[in-house]
Amino acid sequence: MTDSLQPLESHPDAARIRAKVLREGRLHLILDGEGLARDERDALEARLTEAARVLDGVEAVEIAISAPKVHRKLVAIGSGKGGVGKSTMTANLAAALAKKGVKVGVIDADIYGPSQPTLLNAHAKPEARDKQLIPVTSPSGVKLLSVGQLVEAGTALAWRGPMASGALNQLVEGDWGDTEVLLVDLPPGTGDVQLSLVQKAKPAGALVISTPQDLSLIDATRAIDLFEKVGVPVLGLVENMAGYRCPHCGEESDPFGSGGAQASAKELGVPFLGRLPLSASLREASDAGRPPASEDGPAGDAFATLADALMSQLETIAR
Ligand SMILES: Nc1ncnc2c1ncn2[C@@H]1O[C@H](COP(=O)(O)OP(=O)(O)OP(=O)(O)O)[C@@H](O)[C@H]1O
Repeated sequence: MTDSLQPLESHPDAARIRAKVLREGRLHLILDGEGLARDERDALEARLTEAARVLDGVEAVEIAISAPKVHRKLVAIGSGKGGVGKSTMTANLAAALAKKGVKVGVIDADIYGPSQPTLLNAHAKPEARDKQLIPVTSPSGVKLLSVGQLVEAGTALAWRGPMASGALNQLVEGDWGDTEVLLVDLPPGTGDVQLSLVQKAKPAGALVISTPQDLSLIDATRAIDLFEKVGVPVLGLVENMAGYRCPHCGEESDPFGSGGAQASAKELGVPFLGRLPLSASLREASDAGRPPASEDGPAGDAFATLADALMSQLETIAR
């Protein structure tokens, strides 16, 4: 009887067929949907239904697709203070991971200033299927869902905790398909909104961004406290705007001091993951939606190193 099913063995999707049972004219196919996004699963189902329904003895086709959860890791990116470059870091780290072939997404939960659609040049409004949002893919290959895509500019600002966490749920529960690493760009600060967002997102770990300044570091310490309070391991501290190289004379200077974040990380017992200098070209390219991390060059190299450090920290906590 199973001989009539022989043609399925040479079908291009044969590797996805886990089981096939033909009983009283009804063919039951169990397919492996691992790593497929919803539209890809739908297309797989359509292709095999079409191929199966013309087989001898098959009057009806029933398909079940198993989609074991991808082992996706959420990484919250926070800062105690606004304007330290958290969003710029998030976009560039994501672009660096994508360049390395990691399937990466960004959730922009920064209700005070959702800037990821601009930084990643992914402005389209996400479509929804069965109430599930479909992330927008950026030119650098990063999938994005942003609070900024859901509301008019500026309106999210007045949200209270429950509304913010409702929106975050929609973003986290989007159709992330085979995304392996999801970076969550949190609003700056360490108040109730941030606390409830972190509790809702349940990240595997957190990154804290700071400048070398004392004030920023005091705030970074608060951010580390916040993550520790809710049991989220701090994967590391990243120092942004560390050192400035004059594009005219080449002289190096430290407008915000130097080495502060590294020293603080040591004091606080969290890993120091690296530093990025203050750079006009980094700002210009990032703000124009062309994250330099996706290109070759000094900024690209610096972000690649940072992305490696993040991945190895993620592996360490998984052990
Ligand atoms: N290393 C850097 N060199 C130069 N400019 C930078 C650097 N990092 C960030 N910037 C610039 O600083 C500004 C603030 O950065 P960004 O919006 O990423 O900070 P943020 O911490 O996310 O701020 P917010 O509090 O608004 O969320 C942006 O114009 C950005 O381009």
